Amino acid sequence: MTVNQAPTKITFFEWLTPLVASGKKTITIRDESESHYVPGTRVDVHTLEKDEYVCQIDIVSVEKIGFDDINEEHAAQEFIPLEELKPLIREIYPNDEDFYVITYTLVA
Ligand SMILES: CC(=O)Nc1ccn([C@H]2C[C@H](O)[C@@H](CO)O2)c(=O)n1
Repeated sequence: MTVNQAPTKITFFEWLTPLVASGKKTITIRDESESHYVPGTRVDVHTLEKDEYVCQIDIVSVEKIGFDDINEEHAAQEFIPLEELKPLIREIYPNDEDFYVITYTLVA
């Protein structure tokens, strides 16, 4: 029997990691393949490009959302203007309609 373990690492684009490490960015929106984080678990943040350790975050919730339902509140939590966030998500995930809002808190 295979027992799935909660992921212990998440990567962010390097240019976004100062926002994560400062606590300004409190959500990330990912596709299904990156949605398997478990509320209550602690995760190491690394840069996507160089795999450098940045900080730790605690996963608060993982909630499914449609692309059309991404709104100003999400943009504020992402610390990215909505008019930049939605094209960015479309660029990263050109073929997806369903996403997951991963809410987290910075570990001090
Ligand atoms: C591998 C991969 O896709 N990595 C990602 C995906 C998304 N992000 C950021 C960009 C935005 O802040 C949100 C929206 O998806 O998440 C990322 O840093 N790394």
